[in-house]
Amino acid sequence: MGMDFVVEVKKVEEEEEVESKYLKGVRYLCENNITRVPNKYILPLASRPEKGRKAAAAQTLKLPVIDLAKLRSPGCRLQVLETLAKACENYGFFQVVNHGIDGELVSRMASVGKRFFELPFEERVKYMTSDVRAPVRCGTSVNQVVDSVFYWRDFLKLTCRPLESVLPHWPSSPMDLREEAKSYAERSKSLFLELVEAILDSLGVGTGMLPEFEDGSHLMVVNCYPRCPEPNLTLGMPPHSDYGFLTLLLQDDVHGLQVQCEGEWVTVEPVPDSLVVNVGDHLEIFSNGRYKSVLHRVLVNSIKSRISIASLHSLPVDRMVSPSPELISESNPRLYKDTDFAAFLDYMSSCETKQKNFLDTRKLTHENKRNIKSLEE
Ligand SMILES: O=C(O)CCC(=O)C(=O)O
Ligand SMILES: [Fe+2]
Repeated sequence: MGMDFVVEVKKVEEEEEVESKYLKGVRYLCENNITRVPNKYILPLASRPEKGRKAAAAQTLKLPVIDLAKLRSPGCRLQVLETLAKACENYGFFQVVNHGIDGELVSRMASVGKRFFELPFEERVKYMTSDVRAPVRCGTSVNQVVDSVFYWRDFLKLTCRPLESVLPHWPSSPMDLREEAKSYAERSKSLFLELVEAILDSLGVGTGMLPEFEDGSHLMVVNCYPRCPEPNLTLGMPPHSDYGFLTLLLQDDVHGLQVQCEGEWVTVEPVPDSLVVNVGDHLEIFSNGRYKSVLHRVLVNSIKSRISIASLHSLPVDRMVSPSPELISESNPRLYKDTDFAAFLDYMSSCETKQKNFLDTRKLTHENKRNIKSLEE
């Protein structure tokens, strides 16, 4: 006992104080003009961006382009559907142009997202909660409750369903946030429905499920990646796949998003006026593995902070997602278990995000496959 004990307690208290500082987020941390990345954010060597190679040396990738104007034109639709199918099979990613969301609205949305993170900490802290089911949630890293190493990212998550009833929960500051985010959410939803119709068409499964998507889940995530003094030691987001059906991503002009392509990390070139769209776990499951929910991650840099806005769309939260019966056959057996959103949320709140774990938990082993097959017979 005695002095040693007192010193020990003091040390623990100090460590806790430091830990709680990181919970306030990266922006808060950066307000003091730091010149080094704190240990809390330093990834083990093997997980760092380029394992020693300069991030700038990474290849850039021009994603396959889906022109919505052509998709809407009867004479061109079939050809665009073919491009869409190839993109979802080979990359799991594509970009849409002529998407019809007003450029001014897009700029206003990006601007209000950026201004939210410029608010004083006292304003943002009101929305910080570890409850993954809250209609509005501000936080840092991926899952700050369980992450042992933190990622260089702050986020604001807005539940967008049912829009009218969640709206009063959204931040009232900046003043224009609710209005712009509501308009953007509505436009993002219509575009999603148009893309889902094309996806179902491209899979040849009919569009009978479309009305279910109209009632589907919709989450808007504003990601903020402040400038980082030592960007090679950390990441904005770890390699992950998105859980939903499709994610529609709006990124500013700063590079950062990387996609895994043939085992290599390639940087997605930001294209003005386009949206990046990717296949999520639910679509991989629904397509019985034909369309790929691909790993992606985010690099940070020392020059410019970056903002992105991801809209995650899927079926209603209580709806089971299963491989489409039309895509299961003798030669193409069922590859995934049924899953629902609740299973994903439980997974998220219970463990540290690593690679493609969630989807892996939904994959059928040979043993399972045989059992399911016998259930179907
Ligand atoms: O910031 C980005 O470019 C990607 C964000 C992302 O992958 C996500 O929010 O799931
Ligand atoms: Fe993502």
